[in-house]
Amino acid sequence: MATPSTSTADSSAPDSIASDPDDIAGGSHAEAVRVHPTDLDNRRITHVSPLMSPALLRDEHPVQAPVADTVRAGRDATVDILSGRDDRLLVLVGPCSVHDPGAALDYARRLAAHAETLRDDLHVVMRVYFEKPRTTLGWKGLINDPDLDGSFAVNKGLRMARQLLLDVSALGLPVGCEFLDPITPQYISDIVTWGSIGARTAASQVHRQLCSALSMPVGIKNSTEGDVQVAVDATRAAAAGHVFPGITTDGLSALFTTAGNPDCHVILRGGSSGPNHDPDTVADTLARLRKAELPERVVVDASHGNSGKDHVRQAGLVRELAGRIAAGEPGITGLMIESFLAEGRQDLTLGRSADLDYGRSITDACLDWDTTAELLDRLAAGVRARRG
Ligand SMILES: O=C[C@H](O)[C@H](O)COP(=O)(O)O
Ligand SMILES: C=C(OP(=O)(O)O)C(=O)O
Repeated sequence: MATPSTSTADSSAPDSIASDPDDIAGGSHAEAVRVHPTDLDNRRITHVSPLMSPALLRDEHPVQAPVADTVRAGRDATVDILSGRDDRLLVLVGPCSVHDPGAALDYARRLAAHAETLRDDLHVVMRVYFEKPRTTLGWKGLINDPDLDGSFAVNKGLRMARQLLLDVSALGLPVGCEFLDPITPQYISDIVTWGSIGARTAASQVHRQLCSALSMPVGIKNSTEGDVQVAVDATRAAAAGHVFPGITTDGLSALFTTAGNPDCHVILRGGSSGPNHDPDTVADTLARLRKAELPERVVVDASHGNSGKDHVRQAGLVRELAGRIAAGEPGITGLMIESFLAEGRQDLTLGRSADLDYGRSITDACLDWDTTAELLDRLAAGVRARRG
């Protein structure tokens, strides 16, 4: 006879029965133990396919010394700017999304050369965004669908993403990525100098925990409605340590205990309530940060809700901010600009990527290269004037 379970749980539950070998061998519950109902889960999963492990991808695409130097120096400079030890301006600039790695690398070469000429005044980090959070539906980025045709070749997308991060960093140009999927960072985060949490995930505990583990500074956006407090709260949560489940680089589930990330900061991106780049909102955000006992610093996003996704307005805003920086407005440590080779945007028809214009965004509208170079010059002049 089986010894009665000391558990307070229902003794007819399968796991309390399975803990007694006698019961399993000959007891009346033996049939219940062998039951593996197939109709209770996976009911809406239509296909499961293999995903390579992060360790395999890292082994295939290793970080060489010059890339490691770029990442280390890029992170250190970003932290120094955020803390005020470095008086340059952090500039996060590049395409809204990468859909053509060749065009992204072409852009990166121009940006790397121009950034080098402005290095005394600007710390330029290229936006190399592979994961797009959609308001409803749409192409979700190069990792999810690298062939732009709905074939979702994710292993290929991960390879292309990691290779591009290596190629851009090898130019001496540090890269910034948005982290959307909580598993993806294990595949690429060692090459990322600056990370972002987007407006649609700033309130997510999963993403705040993720930030607490990440090795680089992370900018966290206000919500799409324009709520800044959610980004302040996220910055505070990410600065603390957490314990949460994740996957190791070998692809195994594990519990992670984190130390917290002191280098997170708020990004003002505007929202459905209107833009929020004005001096009053910047000052109000600094006051919220002070109240939360967080460093008083913000990055202003010139695109998204601050420009109504209009690249022409984005250029006007960058010019205005260059003037405000020159005048010594406190707290603005960085700027985000969406920019690509060609201006504006174009619609993608899945499976028709051959029809796309070269170097033009397929997500949000971007400034073209020439305008970008002119705006970077203006920002550098603003920083010099602020020093003077
Ligand atoms: O930055 C990119 C987009 O603003 C974001 O991914 C949302 O895009 P959507 O509203 O077109 O889906
Ligand atoms: C998706 C982005 O921004 P947001 O989260 O502000 O919409 C982005 O910067 O690409």
